[in-house]
Amino acid sequence: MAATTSTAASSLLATKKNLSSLSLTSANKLPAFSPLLTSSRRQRFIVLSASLNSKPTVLVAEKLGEAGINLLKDFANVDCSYNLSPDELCTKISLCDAIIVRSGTKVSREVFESSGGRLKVVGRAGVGIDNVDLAAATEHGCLVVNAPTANTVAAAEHGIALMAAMARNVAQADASVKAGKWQRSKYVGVSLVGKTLAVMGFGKVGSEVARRAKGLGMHVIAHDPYAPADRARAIGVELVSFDEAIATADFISLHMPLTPATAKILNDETFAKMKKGVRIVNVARGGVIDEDALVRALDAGIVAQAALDVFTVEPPPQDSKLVQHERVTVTPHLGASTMEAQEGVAIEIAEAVVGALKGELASTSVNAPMVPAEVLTELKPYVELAEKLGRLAVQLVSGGSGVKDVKVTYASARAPDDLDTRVLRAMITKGLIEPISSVFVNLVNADFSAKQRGLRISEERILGDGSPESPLHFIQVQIANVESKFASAISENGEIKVEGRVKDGIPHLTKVGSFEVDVSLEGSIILCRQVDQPGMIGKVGSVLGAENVNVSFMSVGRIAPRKQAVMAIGVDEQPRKETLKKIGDIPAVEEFVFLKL
Ligand SMILES: NC(=O)c1ccc[n+]([C@@H]2O[C@H](COP(=O)([O-])OP(=O)(O)OC[C@H]3O[C@@H](n4cnc5c(N)ncnc54)[C@H](O)[C@@H]3O)[C@@H](O)[C@H]2O)c1
Ligand SMILES: O=C(O)[C@H](O)COP(=O)(O)O
Repeated sequence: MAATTSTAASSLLATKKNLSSLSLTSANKLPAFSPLLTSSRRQRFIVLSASLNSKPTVLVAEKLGEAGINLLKDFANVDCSYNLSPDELCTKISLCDAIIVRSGTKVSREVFESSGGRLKVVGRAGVGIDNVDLAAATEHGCLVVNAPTANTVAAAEHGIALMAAMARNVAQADASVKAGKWQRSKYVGVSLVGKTLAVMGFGKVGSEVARRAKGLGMHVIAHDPYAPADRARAIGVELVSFDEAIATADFISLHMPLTPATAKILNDETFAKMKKGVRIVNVARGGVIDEDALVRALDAGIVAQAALDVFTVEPPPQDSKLVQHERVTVTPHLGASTMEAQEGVAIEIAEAVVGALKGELASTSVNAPMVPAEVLTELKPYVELAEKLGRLAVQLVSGGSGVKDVKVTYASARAPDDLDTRVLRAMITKGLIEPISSVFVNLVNADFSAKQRGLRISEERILGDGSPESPLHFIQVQIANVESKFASAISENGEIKVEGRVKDGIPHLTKVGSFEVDVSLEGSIILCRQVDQPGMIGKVGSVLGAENVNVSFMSVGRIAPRKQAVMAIGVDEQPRKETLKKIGDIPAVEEFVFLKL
């Protein structure tokens, strides 16, 4: 067994250079959409500027900064039509090559269907693409690009503005004075200085909020299982567990993306663990709070006040108890709405849309092809395996010093120079980053995105068994210095370790920590550690069966008979929380985790 290489994540420039030699059809032209864009999305080929003989038309459907409009006008006919009804949008779209929106316009499947194949690019002037039907875009060969960085500071400033306004009852007092009242004693507020602020999600916006709150004299703690602890320490912020953060904070400010793991993360159970009189700020996404539970927590006096910029449904219903609550301050999703941020976003998105219309591969592409067709012929299942191992590994992380050092081992019987691992590394990066952030990773931005998050990916090639006919024997992903939601995933050396192979063209998970398993990486997976004893497969299987959850695969790996075993169960549907609890309640089950692929 011979170690051959060790490569740190290289620079964006280097990647671009490598890419052009590796794959692109002609300099900076988009290659065909690959079926691996994501495993669940089917797509057709994309042809951009090739089909555009005359000036393209860009529909700007929501107000965009002047500088962006001017940039667009240099290249395209620009139609600024705001507040279109869904029907008007569907009618207009057949005359447009690109559309630019913010969060207020639904770019639904009907929009793509109505475009008659002309629409080639959707530009989202901002981060979130919740309002764009991504699967439909991809199926229609339409590239979606966003502008992920220009509104970070604006969002952080709005978080601080809401926190201060809430603490001093600014909105309520303003309304009272305007109603002819002068209620000085009613609106006595609380001070920020000396209070503990818990920043939940220490990414781009969260870290800017933390920096500013420290300037206001607050004691800032943060919870983010994936953020490097040294980054937080560098600005004087301590990373703590979720429970510690919510139990000790006077103010809680939410800055995590909306993912299956963060949906309704503030709920009856978590509100009950908070300090009485806590104040909540949300400029992230409405869905991270169970809004009915927040009303209950306000009424019970657990939450003293809340300040919300975002809602599960936007705009929220007029009679929403939460919005109308006396101790709740609301704004209509204004986080990104400053002149400066909108100018920045406008330029960022205009450049991305023009680039995409010219056929350039954009670093902010949300659904860009990860893998060029020619590379796919051989690497397809390995590329899929690489992404899924990344997704699995990161979902196992529960804390520690953040996801920082990732080691990837490729076992191959081929000569070292006969296997290009750049695409595999990019796919692992995608798998590691996308489930925990609002960043979309593609082949162009993979190394850059890793670097931005402080993620160091080192690679090692070892000589694997098998024939050089197949490019890889196995891929192993290890995350160092972290704790795991599933302790059995920690290897003897103390890292989260998962390993996989391709069997009959299908990616399989073959090792979790020190346990050998064999489960195909499709749908979702339940990992379960139990005492090895007869009947366990049946017990877990019947809980899932009774809840109509279809099991696709089951595999048990054990150290020795009747000792501990790890069972990997592939499931087609996501089990309900109650179903998972029933598995946890089986006496021999020691720990389990549900992972979405
Ligand atoms: N209100 C607005 O107008 C506005 C403007 C910009 C961004 N946003 C929203 O703010 C949020 C943060 O944006 P960002 O640009 O900072 O994203 P980011 O990806 O830079 O940061 C998100 C952070 O959350 C962390 N995280 C993921 N899962 C977590 C979990 N379970 N618990 C704790 N932390 C977790 C990630 O590790 C990451 O560090 C997003 O939801 C984004 O859509 C809103
Ligand atoms: O996702 C975003 O960028 C923010 O939520 C801002 O959305 P907006 O552009 O609609 O203000």
